[in-house]
Amino acid sequence: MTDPVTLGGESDFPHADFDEKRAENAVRELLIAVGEDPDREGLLETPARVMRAYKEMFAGLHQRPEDVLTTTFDLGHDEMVLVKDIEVFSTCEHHLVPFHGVAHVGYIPSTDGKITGLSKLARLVDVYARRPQVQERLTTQIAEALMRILEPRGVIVVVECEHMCMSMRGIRKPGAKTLTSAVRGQLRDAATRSEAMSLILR
Ligand SMILES: Nc1nc2c(ncn2[C@@H]2O[C@H](COP(=O)(O)OP(=O)(O)OP(=O)(O)O)[C@@H](O)[C@H]2O)c(=O)[nH]1
Ligand SMILES: [Zn+2]
Repeated sequence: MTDPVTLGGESDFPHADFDEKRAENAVRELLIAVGEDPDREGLLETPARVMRAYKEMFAGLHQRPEDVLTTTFDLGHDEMVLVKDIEVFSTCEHHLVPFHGVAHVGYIPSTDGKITGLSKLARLVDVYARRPQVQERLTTQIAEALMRILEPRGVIVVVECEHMCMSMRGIRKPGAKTLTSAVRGQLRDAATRSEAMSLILR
């Protein structure tokens, strides 16, 4: 088994296997706890459905970034590559409700021009989004994985999300957006960073 990699202060991989039966039982218990009857007709299939939904939403716990950043080419392209507006659906680890928005992922390839397929950047976002998360860690993990695997000269990751835990409950401020960024390598230089930010925010 691969050694766990610690990123953003949390173990990245591996995690225990998804336990379907346990998840179903837990949903059934939760329905009882909130005052529902899990044996009424409309709820009979709900524990199994919720189990499958959680399995999908947390599938990233069982994936490594290396599994998705598979295709790398040496194109000799050594200027910035930026994929904007990658849809993000993640789950707040504090309340287990969704947060949703977009990620912008850019990097300056290594001097020998090692790049990856554009879709792989979106797949990488999903590996980390499909876990119980906080937005800061999601942002950092994407940046660190790119640095480790592509060995680029620099990386910038900006994530903009609305957190349902702030919209539908608690402070109830729908529309508030949280922006987080992680910048590594040459993209920390003021001029390069501001060029990237102007491309991202326009
Ligand atoms: N930094 C950060 N905080 C988050 C994220 N998602 C949710 N939170 C916050 O986590 C905090 C948890 O605060 P607690 O006081 O422990 O929980 P709570 O009583 O439910 O807090 P309220 O949401 O203020 O009602 C809240 O302020 C949330 O807004 C995230 O991705 N990053
Ligand atoms: Zn939350």
